[in-house]
Amino acid sequence: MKFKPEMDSIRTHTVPQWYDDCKLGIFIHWGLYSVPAWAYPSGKLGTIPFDERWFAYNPYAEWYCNSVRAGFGPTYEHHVKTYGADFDYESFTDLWKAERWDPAQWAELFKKSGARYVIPTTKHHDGFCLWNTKYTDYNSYQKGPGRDLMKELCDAVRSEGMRFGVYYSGMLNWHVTHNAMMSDYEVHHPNNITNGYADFAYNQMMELVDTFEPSVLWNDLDWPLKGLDDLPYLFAHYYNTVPEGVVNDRWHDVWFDYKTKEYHRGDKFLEQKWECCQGMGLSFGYNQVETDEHYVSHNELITLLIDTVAYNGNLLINVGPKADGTIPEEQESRLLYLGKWMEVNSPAIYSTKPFSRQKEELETGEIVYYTQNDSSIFLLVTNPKAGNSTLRIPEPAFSCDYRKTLGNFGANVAISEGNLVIDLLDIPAGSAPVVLEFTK
Ligand SMILES: CC(=O)NC[C@H]1N[C@@H](C)[C@@H](O)[C@@H](O)[C@@H]1O
Repeated sequence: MKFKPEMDSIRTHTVPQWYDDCKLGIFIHWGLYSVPAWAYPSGKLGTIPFDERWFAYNPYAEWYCNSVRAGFGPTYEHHVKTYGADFDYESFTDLWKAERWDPAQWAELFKKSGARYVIPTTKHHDGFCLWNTKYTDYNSYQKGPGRDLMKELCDAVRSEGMRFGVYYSGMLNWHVTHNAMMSDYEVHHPNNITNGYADFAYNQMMELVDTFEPSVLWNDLDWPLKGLDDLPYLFAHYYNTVPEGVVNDRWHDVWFDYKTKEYHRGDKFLEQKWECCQGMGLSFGYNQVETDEHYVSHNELITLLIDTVAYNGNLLINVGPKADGTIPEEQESRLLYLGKWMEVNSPAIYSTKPFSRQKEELETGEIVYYTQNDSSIFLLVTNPKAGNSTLRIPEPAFSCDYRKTLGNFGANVAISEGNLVIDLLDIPAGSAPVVLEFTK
């Protein structure tokens, strides 16, 4: 066994090349919360104080259970009006049928988007498990859909040649705790701090490793404090079972392969491999209140990918399916648009590394990004002007030969008075970002 259950051994693990190269993954938040599918679209994470103003007006539809437990606020009022004050969250198992779910259709769409890995919520904070776990009957095989949703999805994702990872909410389990969490402190100090709960979480995570041999272990929020000493055993078993496995950084700072960011962008890591996760709107779980206006635009989604990859990150963009198993049209449309762009421009994304310069804002308003691989440097122009326009890049970071555009638009490139001057030709109105390739 290569890895021993001790941190000195775990620390020898390095980020596998596949994870660094693939750049784009699909997050999926699907669960009991997809039945009510209701949240108050208050604002983006990081823009609202992390106190009652966030928790009682939580835009995350997957937090429905906690938002109702608050006992006040828009989600509580919606719940009482729609289901009645006595309707408890667990009763949504009677309403969740997934009657239109076809995992092969999901996998085909994700593949078309250009994504190379998929990470679904196997158990979110509500404690409902989407696989036939032997540690609780509160799962989708014993209740609700009556299917092992994770097994079916894993098979479909892998048959499309993508990697399958698992999200697990280690710290929170609202099927075990019953008080509303209305502060960051309460979220990080749930009253399920028993050894029994820590063992439950450890056993379920080990079961996920042995059942799915997932390419990513994506724990969320934190790990049970009484279970921190278990983690070297979990990581060693995982890396010995899945040699190309990789873990995120939400394990109480015990260990990580890569850092994560959620919505708010903040400073970039660059030297350290990281991943940005966010919804296309303000929520991860499907929120029927959100309209197209709450979602990033089609071109903003591409720019989000570019802005992440240029700084050594992967984008884990979230899909929030409806309870019936269909993907909302607004989300499907964005994934297909992204995929069309990737068909032409993926050489500037897959298997690239950050360049000596990542991004610059031009006087004319365009924002230019850079990526590189062994033979080329790519210049990615977001918000290009329609028709013909001239970009002037002062003190260019390179003086190598312009090779070609990626896509069916024209360009003339020259060095003039120390500037890299690029004439972009025939850019359509509302164009997605355009890419030029230079030879090293
Ligand atoms: C920073 C953090 O721990 N966020 C927890 C947050 N993660 C998102 C991916 C969603 O699953 C949220 O529902 C969850 O609370």
